[in-house]
Order: sequence, then structure tokens, then C-alpha cells
Amino acid sequence: MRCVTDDFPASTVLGYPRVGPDRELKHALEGYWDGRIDRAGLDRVGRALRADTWHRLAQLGLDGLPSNTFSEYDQVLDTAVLVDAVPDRFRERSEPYFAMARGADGVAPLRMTKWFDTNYHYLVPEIGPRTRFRLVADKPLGEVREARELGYETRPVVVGPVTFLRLAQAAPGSPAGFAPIDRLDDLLDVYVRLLTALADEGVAWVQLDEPVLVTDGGSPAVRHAYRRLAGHGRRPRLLVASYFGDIADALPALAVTAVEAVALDLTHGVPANVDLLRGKTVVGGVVSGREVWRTDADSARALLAGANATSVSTSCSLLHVPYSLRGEDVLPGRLAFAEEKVAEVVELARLGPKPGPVPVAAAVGGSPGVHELRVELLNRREGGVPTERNGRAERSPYEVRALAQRDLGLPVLPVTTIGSFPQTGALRAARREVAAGARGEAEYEELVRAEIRRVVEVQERLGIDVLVHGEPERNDMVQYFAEHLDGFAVTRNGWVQSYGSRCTRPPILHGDVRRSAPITVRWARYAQSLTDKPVKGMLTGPVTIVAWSFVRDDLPLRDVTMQVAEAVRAEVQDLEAAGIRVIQVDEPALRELLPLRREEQAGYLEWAVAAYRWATGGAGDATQIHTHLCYSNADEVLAAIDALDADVTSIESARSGTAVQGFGRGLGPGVYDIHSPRIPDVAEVTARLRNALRHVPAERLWVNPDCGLKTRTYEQVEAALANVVAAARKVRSVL
Ligand SMILES: Nc1nc2c(c(=O)[nH]1)N[C@@H](CNc1ccc(C(=O)N[C@@H](CCC(=O)N[C@@H](CCC(=O)N[C@@H](CCC(=O)O)C(=O)O)C(=O)O)C(=O)O)cc1)CN2
Ligand code: MET
Ligand SMILES: [Zn+2]
Repeated sequence: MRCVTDDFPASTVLGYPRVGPDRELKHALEGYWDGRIDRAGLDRVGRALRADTWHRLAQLGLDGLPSNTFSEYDQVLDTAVLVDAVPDRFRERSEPYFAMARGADGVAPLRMTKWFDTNYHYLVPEIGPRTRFRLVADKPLGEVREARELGYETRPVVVGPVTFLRLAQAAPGSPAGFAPIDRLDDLLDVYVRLLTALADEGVAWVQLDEPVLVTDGGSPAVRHAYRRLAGHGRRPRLLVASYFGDIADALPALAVTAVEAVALDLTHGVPANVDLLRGKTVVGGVVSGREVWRTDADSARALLAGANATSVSTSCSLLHVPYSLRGEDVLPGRLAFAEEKVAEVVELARLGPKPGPVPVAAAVGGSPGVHELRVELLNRREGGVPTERNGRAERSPYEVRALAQRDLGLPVLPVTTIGSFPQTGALRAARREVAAGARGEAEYEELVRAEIRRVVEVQERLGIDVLVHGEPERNDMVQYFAEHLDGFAVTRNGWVQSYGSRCTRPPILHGDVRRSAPITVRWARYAQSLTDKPVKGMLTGPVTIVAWSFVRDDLPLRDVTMQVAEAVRAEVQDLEAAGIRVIQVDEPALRELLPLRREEQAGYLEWAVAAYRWATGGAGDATQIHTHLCYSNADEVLAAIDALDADVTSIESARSGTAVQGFGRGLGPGVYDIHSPRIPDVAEVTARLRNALRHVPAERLWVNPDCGLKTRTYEQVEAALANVVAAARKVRSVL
């Protein structure tokens, strides 16, 4: 394939997985944090992973190798360190980097939140009016040199200045009205120095990632930033990478700058105004970095032709898909993971663009409305005969339900947890042995039951009011349901990084979804048999199940989601019939699927809410429905959360105390952050509760951590929950 403007390589990828094909980085990090391996050991693992990646990409025939795509925790955190935006509270720590990521005694970590509309989480930089930016370029320069020693010239990848600031939050104590983007010019000084340093190092191309371009309103800052950066004399050539959608109206902003190359996510189609990029290299992202379906070569070549692309790439980093299909036997012939996608990129570069019809996304047109879908689902159930139980999509109004739920006999400020208790190594090992045929099913089940007994006993001893069974039978809150529903396939080793050392194996939703038998009922029933306190049944909601799976692309997402909702609805009704009085249906991904463009948001929220209400609407008034959300910048979807109409909503809430005032039903703003090993003390929790009481009346306030406890140890959980119960009692006593 010919390069018109310059020497940008014909094939590349915007980024690559880094946790290791066998999660080597995960194991090394956790070993390091536990003191089982030393710094040198951790460094060795990182170095080997980087080398393996470059070797593999080169071996697959890729021309343009990226560097600085490795991270020990998160690329946004790396960027904060690159510009020395390290808040003072971390500076005197022995390891500021991991303290920012995970907290340290007495020091809260940076907040963590969703990376655009993915299940990857980044750490939110804190930028104030006085943050002093300074270039600390060791990491990108180090990776360039490391690759060079292995014989590879690479293109360092760095989060761009506009995206960095737009994703940051105002540092605590910043004056009202201050926004991190106000510091753009100061930050650009550092990026100019970075470009100089890379030029001095002999780097030919640098990639600055600006996914913020596909959201509303980034364009003026982008225009300003890249005029300045591209106008700077001594620098490598610049590739600005937009991804996660259509750049549309932000494209002219880049077009007027002197950047040499622009990467476009073409999986959403070719921007109408792409001709404005004439004279620049267009890097065509035609191989999806988000999906796992094989790329159709004809469509991809047509997209390349339509966009005048002279280089082929992935639509975004491959961070969001597993390493490879080796060792998997799922859906033969239909899938491509990272390695197979690299091979696709290489092959498409060889074939080159070819004009042809450009495919239209499946998500639009031709599908029934939400109402018709409900009717159709209703008709499909029980031969279309509406019964007392399934004929009703809506429950009575909240006030009526609240009365019907009084006999649950809960105290004011009831204490509960979000569902999971620590996942022990013994359980995980046992699951692996069952999968390998080395352990019997019955023996495993007894292990799970023993764990449920332990979890119930711990909660009774601590004085929790609404108990959970602890989810010990689940490998993951989505994968577990996928394994028990028709229409899903799961992988053996298809790990994808979620945050830091934590990974998931997203299931693959490839066919019509159906529940052929109850999934959770026996575990909930067993837990309830052990206690007089109510046990909360625990389900994952339909939006979250599809959000955290790879999903078929031949049906609109909302139709797929309604199918899942139907399966969850059946499970809710079976739990109720088994005597479970409180049922939580989690929707932590509700916010995640929110379209990045405002104009598409209302349509999404309508069907997302409809799916949730379909899933829960079959419960009687006396059954208390809970929901749980986390990492939500809840403010943006507050009306939708309200519309879910759950009796109780628990929510991550470092700061959402004020956001949720006026919320008309039960509310549990998380009283401590479970993502950090830190144990909250009684005073801290008490203060949180008192603060919450300024916004939520006591009779509707619930007390809970801000997410599930599976990533913690029993020791941490018991200590933390004891303090939570003590704080609740203290606050109750003076109400
Ligand atoms: N899908 C999903 N997305 C989510 C969340 C979530 O819970 N699930 N939570 C939020 C935050 N993200 C998270 C993602 C993952 C984990 C997490 O704890 N993941 C575990 C893996 C969970 C899992 O699938 N476990 C399996 C497999 C465990 C495993 O590693 N087994 C070993 C053997 C272990 C041993 O011998 O001890 C092996 O197979 O080699 C199981 O329990 O069965 C991890 O990385 O450690 C936590 C939060 C948002 N997104
Ligand atoms: N019920 C789930 C748990 O407690 C909810 C987690 S939300 C990411 O783990
Ligand atoms: Zn959660």
C-alpha cells in the first residue's frame, strides 16, 4: 500500500493488551503488593511482557509498532506522572505511583472511573489552579530505548493533553468555577518539552490519543492544542488518534492544524467531511478494537477507500479484547482476538482500499419499539396467556409498596452489603479443578455451601440487618449468568483488563438468550434457611450483562437486552416464589452504555430503563427490589436511576451525597470505598452518614459499602463492617 503524505507505516495498532497472555502482570503485581516478590522481580515481568509484545507484533508482519502502551496500572495515571501532576498527599510516600492507584494508610487513592463507554477503569487525575506541571519523561523514553535495544523503532503513545484534562477532576479545595481544562496552556508547555525530548531521542512519530474528540464539545480546545503542538519546531511527526466513535464535527478542528496524521474509528462509518483531511495521512481504524467478530474484508476495504486512508489500523487500542484465540474452541471461524486482529490489519494493508458499498450499522432501523417488544415477550411467555404474575409489567406506586414491605421489620438506617464477600483462593482453585475434571461437582457444591454458612455467620455476628449469601458460587457477576443462559459462549483464557490487576473474561453473546432453568434460587434459599433475618437475592441486570459481554451485531442492542431482561425477570419471580423477600438487581453499567453524544442519550436511556423495569416488574409489592450502581457519574443519569423505580438504590458516592437529594425512594450512598485495602474508622463513617442525612430523610437512608467485597480479604471486611455497624448504631441512637 502506498503512503501519500509521508512515511507513516502502512499497518499499525493503536495499542495492545498488557496484562500478559496468562495474566503475568496481574500475578506479579499482586505478588509485589503482598511482599512475595521484589521490585526487580516486578520489573523483570514488565520488561518481558513488553519484549514479547513487540516480537509478536513484528512477527505478525505489523509495520508500525507502538510503545508506551504498557502500564503497571493505568495509562492515565502514567500520564499524570509524566507531567508530574502528583497531589501532595502522595509525594512523601515510598511509592507515589501505587499510592495514587490504591491508597496507603491514611491516604485515599485517586478516584477511579470508567474509560469512556468501556469496562476499563482509569484513575482520575486531580488538577488544581496551582498544580505544577513538569516533564518526567522516563517512561516513554525508556520504552523507546528498550525497544531499540531489541531492534525495533517504535511510535510512543501518550494520552493527549485535551483528553487528559477533560478526564481530570478539580483538585479538592479548588475555587468554584475552576476546571482542569483552564490549565491547558500550562500543560501544553510540558507536552512541547516532551515532543522535544522525543525528537532528541530520534523518534519519528508520536501518537497522542484524543478519544475526547468523539464526545461533545472538545473541538475548540483540540484546535488550540494542536495548532500549538504542531507549530512547534523540533518535534516528531504527530498522529492524533480519535476513537470510540465518529469524530464528525470535531474533524474540522484537527483539519486546520499541521498535525501530519489522524486516526479515525471507521467502524461507525466514514465521516461525511473526511475530505477536509486532505494532505494528511488518514489512519483507517477498520478492525474493531472493541468487538471480537472477524472483520469483513470487503467492507473494511470500502471504508478505507471512502476515507482516503493510506494506513490500516484498529479502531482503538486492543486493550479491550483478549490476547489470542489459541487454546480456545469457541465459535470456530467467527472470532478474532488481539493477535488475530493484528493479522487482519496486516492483510488489509496488503490488499489495500477498494471502493464499494459501505456497510450500515445494525443498531438503527427496522426494530420494534420498546412497547411492541414487551408485548411480544409477554406473548411468547406461557403461550401468550397473561397471568396474575406475568401479565403486569409495572408494580404499584412506591408508597403502596413501602407499606407492603413494612413487615420485613427493618430498623431505621438498615445496614446491608452489596452482595459479594471475599472470593477465597480455595474456591477459585476448586472451580478450576472442576473445570479440569479433577474435582467432583458435588464436592464443589458443598464448598460453596460452607462458604455461605461462613458469610451468614459473619453477618449475624456483626449485626448486619439485610444479609447476603456472598456470591461464592460466581466467578464473576456477568460470566456466571452467561454460563447459565442459552445464547452465550465463554472462553477459557480470554482475559481483559478491567483495572489495575483485575481482569474479566467477557462472555460472548452470539445467539438468542434464554433461561432454561433457575440459576441462583437454590443458593439464596439455602442462605435464607440459615437465618431469620432477610437474605437479599442477588442478580445482575440486563443492561450490565450485555455491557460486559461481547454482543452479536446482527440485532439492535436493545432487542438483545430485552431478551436478557426476560431471563432475569423469570429469575426474579422464581426467587420470590422461593420466599426471598428482598431482591437486588445490579446495574453498575447503566451509565457505561450511555452514548457519548448527547443527542443519542435519551433514546438509550428509554430502552435501558424499560429493560430494567421489565426484569423487575414481575415482583409483587411486598418484595423489596434493590438496585446497585457504581463508578457512575450518577448526576448524568439520575433521572434514569429514578425511573428504574427500585425500592432501594445503593450507589458509589464519594461525592454523591448532594447529587441524590430529591430522590424519592430508599437510598444507600456508599459509606466507604471498597476498592482500596484501607479500613474506614467509625468517625469517618459516622461523618458520612450525618452528611447523607442532610439530604436524605432517615426513614429512607440505607447504610452500605459502595460496592461488593469480593476483592477484599475477610480480615479487612470484618474490620470495616464492624465499624460501619458501630457508626450506624451511633447515628441511630441520636435520631
Ligand atoms: N465483568 C465485570 N466487570 C466489572 C466488575 C465485575 O465484577 N465484573 N466490577 C467492576 C470493577 N471491575 C472488576 C473486574 C474484575 C474483578 C475481579 O476481581 N476479577 C478477578 C477474576 C474474577 C474471575 O473470573 N475469577 C474466576 C477465575 C479465577 C482465577 O484466576 N483462577 C485461577 C486459579 C486461582 C487459584 O488457583 O487460586 C486460574 O484459573 O488460573 C473464578 O473465581 O473462578 C481477578 O482479576 O482476579 C473485580 C472488579 C466493573 N466491571
Ligand atoms: N453484587 C455485586 C457485588 O457485590 C455488585 C458489584 S458491582 C460492580 O460484587
Ligand atoms: Zn458495584
